Amino acid sequence: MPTVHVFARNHINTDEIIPARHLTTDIEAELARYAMEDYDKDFVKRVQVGDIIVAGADFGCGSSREHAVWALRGAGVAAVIAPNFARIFYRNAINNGFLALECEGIVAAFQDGDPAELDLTGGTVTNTRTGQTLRFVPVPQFALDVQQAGGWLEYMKEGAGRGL
Ligand SMILES: CC(C)[C@@](O)(CC(=O)O)C(=O)O
Repeated sequence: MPTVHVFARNHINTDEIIPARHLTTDIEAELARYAMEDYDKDFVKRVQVGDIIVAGADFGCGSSREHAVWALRGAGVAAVIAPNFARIFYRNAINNGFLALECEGIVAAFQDGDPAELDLTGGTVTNTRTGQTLRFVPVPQFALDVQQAGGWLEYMKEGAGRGL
């Protein structure tokens, strides 16, 4: 069951997610080593594959670097859930098949380290310690299709294969 890492502050920016000094590579496994470094340098020692980040509003603001998504995905993060996201980060997430889920009240519903259950089909996330279930903004079907394909390029290639 995924563990939730709570970064409660609003406006966590892409430089905190992946500092510019590490933009010397686009290899996810490399970037993963520095995920969230300038917000919580010990995050990478705790995160496990499939874990979830719960964050404050406007997550991913600042620069447009796609490396922010690559670093989180490379670190094994399955989804970020926040009241809302900076638009460029949100679209970078969709284009990379990474889940950025919008959910009001999410920060108050979780403590760091809580276990969670994410139901993408049902559109809910449950804190299995407290039993509280929240509904996130439905993910557009095309975004789910892109996520399933593994990213925008793969999605487009598949489409080409279907004569779209
Ligand atoms: C081009 C890139 C290195 C960028 O300057 C892009 C940007 O600032 O939007 C960044 O700092 O992420």
